[in-house]
Amino acid sequence: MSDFSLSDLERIVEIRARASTDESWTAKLVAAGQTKAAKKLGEEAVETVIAAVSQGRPELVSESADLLYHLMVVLNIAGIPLKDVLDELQRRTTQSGLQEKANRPS
Ligand SMILES: N=c1c2ncn([C@@H]3O[C@H](COP(=O)(O)OP(=O)(O)OP(=O)(O)O)[C@@H](O)[C@H]3O)c2ncn1[C@@H]1O[C@H](COP(=O)(O)O)[C@@H](O)[C@H]1O
Repeated sequence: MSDFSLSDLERIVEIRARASTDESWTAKLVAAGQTKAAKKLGEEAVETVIAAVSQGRPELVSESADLLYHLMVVLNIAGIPLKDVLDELQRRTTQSGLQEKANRPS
């Protein structure tokens, strides 16, 4: 393991979004809509924070996986390809986060 990438997960989510809601959590979330999917993403974010501050490494790994999966579902529903997010991250590599913050309009 692991040459599995977020692109692989994006593809799985794309395919499973079209599956039957009886047999796929992805399809169920997509059918429920962005409000439900985003709420679920928020829950997973909170669970990840709890794992980071008060649980162990396996819990943080597991919650992080839940978080990334649910983010991919939310992006899928919004019609935003992972590439757009990676492009934005790449654009940010030209300056440090501290520099970017200092240059924000007040
Ligand atoms: N990575 C994931 C993944 N991570 C988490 N989950 C599901 O997310 C759901 C919510 O997780 P929780 O632990 O929060 O469950 P819960 O609190 O009981 O949820 P509630 O019903 O109470 O809201 C569970 O059903 C998990 O199984 C995932 N479901 C799917 N995937 C990936 O998507 C693929 C396709 O899955 P299906 O769409 O279900 O076929 C899978 O093979 C995986 O690769």
